[in-house]
Amino acid sequence: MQAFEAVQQYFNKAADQLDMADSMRTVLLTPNREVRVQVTVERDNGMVDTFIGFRVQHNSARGPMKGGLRFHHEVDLDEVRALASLMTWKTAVVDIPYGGAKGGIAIRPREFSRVELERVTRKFIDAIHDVIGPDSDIPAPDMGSNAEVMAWIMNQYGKYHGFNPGVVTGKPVELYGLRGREEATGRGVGILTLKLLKRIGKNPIGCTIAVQGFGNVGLHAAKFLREADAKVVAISDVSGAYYDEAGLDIMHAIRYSNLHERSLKGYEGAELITNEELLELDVDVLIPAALGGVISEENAAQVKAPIIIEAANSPVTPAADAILDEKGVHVLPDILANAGGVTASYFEWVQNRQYYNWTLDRVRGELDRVLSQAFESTWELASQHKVSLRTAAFMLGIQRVAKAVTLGGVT
Ligand SMILES: NC(=O)c1ccc[n+]([C@@H]2O[C@H](COP(=O)([O-])OP(=O)(O)OC[C@H]3O[C@@H](n4cnc5c(N)ncnc54)[C@H](O)[C@@H]3O)[C@@H](O)[C@H]2O)c1
Repeated sequence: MQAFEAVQQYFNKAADQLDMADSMRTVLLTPNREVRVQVTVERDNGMVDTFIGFRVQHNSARGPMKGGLRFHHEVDLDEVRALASLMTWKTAVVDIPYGGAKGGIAIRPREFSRVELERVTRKFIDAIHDVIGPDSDIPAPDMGSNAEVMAWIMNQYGKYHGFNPGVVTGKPVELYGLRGREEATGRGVGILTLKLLKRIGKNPIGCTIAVQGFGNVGLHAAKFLREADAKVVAISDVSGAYYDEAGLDIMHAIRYSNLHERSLKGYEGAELITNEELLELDVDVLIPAALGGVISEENAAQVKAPIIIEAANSPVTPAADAILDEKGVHVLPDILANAGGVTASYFEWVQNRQYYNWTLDRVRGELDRVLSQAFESTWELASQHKVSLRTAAFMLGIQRVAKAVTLGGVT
């Protein structure tokens, strides 16, 4: 199934619950603008290469559009379009004053030097600078891009429009970035996991947890939950999964990963299992925090965890979602589970507009407040309508966007 089609399916399920008119569904599903540009640069060896860059601005009814910029060879318009719409619902679920956007360049970033990537980034901004801006569309890091890329964007945008750090978020802390941005998505995953456990009457202390992916999101989620006295029994990365029934020493694993170029390869503190086996472990909470589509109709029936927290984007396919729903598994959907990242980005943008740096404590406190509110509203809707947390989160998001469209007027 195409990515946009999958999101549309979730959207329609929620819209049915809300009894939403077809005309409003069309308004909400139609992206405001889709930009496709040529990005031609000179390589270090003097050859010329051409790439395609995309920016999809999905909906601006609730504010400037916000979303990552992905550098990945499989980037295509359908995927960017789906991710842009997810950003619209995600920002609405956590009730921050943004709409959704997403961008990408179809490129294999690891095959390029730092200088070449800088050229690619600047060339892309040359092509789209007129349609982005702190009040219209604010990019952020995503797969394959990072804080340095954001610094180049800020600089290149400034050449056309003057200095304005709020044009992009996820910048280095030394250059108008936010303290705590790096941990925010994983920390948010942890905060929301505790909320969900509490709601279903389960004590987080000693609760068993498996986390797939030990990057920015998985690492911080595992760390936060370990600090909350949960028992993280499995972690993984592209090199494999590492399991210890008695609970892993997460700080030890983090130190190991930091000393080995952010890889767990060769980690000896645990039994080596496969990433597929990790997904089927008999644990209380499963947190897929690496790739999309890892829980599909092929393995959904074998998943034993009664709680799944979608830390990655779309780790559960729609077909698997139906199977899990049938089994009574609580799936906390990506548009809520990983919204800590965009929430912290919003704090960065506010900080940039105020020219006033927030403390880490303030960032953490506000993150907790925003995510807790979003969780409680979603839980309430799910209970009221007797629907899954995913449908409830979509209902909450699309309802808020529809309201803004109606209040603002469509013509
Ligand atoms: N970073 C954020 O703020 C943020 C926000 C929202 C959503 N997400 C989503 O969360 C996911 C993880 O993001 P991240 O920032 O942690 O990425 P990252 O690149 O920092 O880490 C990815 C991790 O996944 C592992 N991985 C890669 N391929 C794998 C495979 N085949 N099997 C198992 N593990 C594999 C990598 O080894 C690494 O440990 C992505 O889906 C991303 O889109 C991230």
